[in-house]
Amino acid sequence: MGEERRTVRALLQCNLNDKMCLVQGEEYAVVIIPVLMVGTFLILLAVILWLFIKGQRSQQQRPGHRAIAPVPASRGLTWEAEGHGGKVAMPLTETSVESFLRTITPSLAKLQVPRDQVSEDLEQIHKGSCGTTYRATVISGDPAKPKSVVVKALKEPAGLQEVQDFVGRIQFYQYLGKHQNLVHLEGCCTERLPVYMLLEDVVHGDLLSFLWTCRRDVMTMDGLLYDLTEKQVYHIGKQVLLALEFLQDKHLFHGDVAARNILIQSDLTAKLCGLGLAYEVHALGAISTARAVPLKWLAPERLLLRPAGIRGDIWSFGILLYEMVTLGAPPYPEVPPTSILQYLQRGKIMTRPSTCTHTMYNIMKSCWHWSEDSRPLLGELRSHLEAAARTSDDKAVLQVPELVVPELYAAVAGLSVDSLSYCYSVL
Ligand SMILES: Nc1ncnc2c1ncn2[C@@H]1O[C@H](COP(=O)(O)OP(=O)(O)OP(=O)(O)O)[C@@H](O)[C@H]1O
Repeated sequence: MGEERRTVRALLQCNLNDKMCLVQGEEYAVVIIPVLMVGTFLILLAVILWLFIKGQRSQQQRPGHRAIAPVPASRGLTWEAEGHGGKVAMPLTETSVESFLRTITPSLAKLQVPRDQVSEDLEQIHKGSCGTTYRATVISGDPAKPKSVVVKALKEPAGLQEVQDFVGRIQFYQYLGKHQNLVHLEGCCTERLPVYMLLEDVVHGDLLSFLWTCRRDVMTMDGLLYDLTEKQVYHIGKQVLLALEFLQDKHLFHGDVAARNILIQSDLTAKLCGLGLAYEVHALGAISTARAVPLKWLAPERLLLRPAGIRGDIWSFGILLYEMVTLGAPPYPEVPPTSILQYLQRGKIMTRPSTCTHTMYNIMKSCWHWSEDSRPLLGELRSHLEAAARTSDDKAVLQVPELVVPELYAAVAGLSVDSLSYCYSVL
């Protein structure tokens, strides 16, 4: 206090004998010092606020070139996404499942399929992270022409958050719209529990099962020829790249590109499925830690828990080519799944399989550059595939004599045997 008085006296240039001046100085001290303190506090507060807002903004803008879907800016009362059918809104303030479904169902009116049109005869084809997948028929209009669909049913009992998440997945399909190489949404039943998502039925199932069946003496089944040539590997690969380009145009990535997540039709049209991870990135801005993706398909940046993007899909695409050309062998057969990061850190990649041409192996290797920026862009990769397809063999059928034992495959590949959809009866 003595120091402050001296400062005020000096400011007012008081003579030590001038009592009036000294009293006036003390009055100044009482006013000036708190004002100075409040002023300093306000300036500090403004600086802290500015730094906080700047940090928030840069977090929302990061990191465009990695194709990470931005976190939706508005996370208040509604979650909005520009869909093909306009905006869809997810009320987040509902407190019960029933009232949430009552509020959300009108916005999905165009997609609603009356529950009584879905047959009760459900054939289970997969048990996934959020529910079970069945094959069923929908009878609408002409009863003589029932339509086969795949029904994903949310597992029960389901809490509000699980229901919101499941409906979010339906809205995500709606937002994506149609693409010939992406499995598409046929409809939904959301007016009450259990909630259903209806997808187009790609009857021949997943590519991994197809590849395993190609190892056997099966010629054709339901119009699908169980033979694969090098040219067809490029044909399937190109379609997967088209689906990934479609996702990339929407600032998304797939995150789990693998033969088990590709569905195949009798004319070898390939459709990417397993969009759960793409949905999470879209809705949450990140991949949830609860989701386990088999390590052997992941790019190094994913194994190191760094931000993921479309270049990670390109790495996995290289593994997919390996899967196709080996007719569904597990990647890195000699490496335990948990040692894959150390293996890659030593600069190692998979060697050329005996059934793989040098041209195809060079394409695989281009996908397996440690540095993301050294991997080709989707469009470049597609051009490489198209060029390779022009001179590829379309006569010699790929052959691998050993049959697959699913339990062994699951252990070597590092995934649970329950996650495989292979129908054991055809083994
Ligand atoms: N539309 C479909 N037509 C035919 N089979 C399908 C279809 N959708 C899924 N399947 C089968 O179910 C399996 C699992 O599908 P999918 O990966 O979509 O389910 P999921 O595990 O619930 O995935 P996610 O949680 O990532 O959405 C596929 O490998 C395939 O065998």
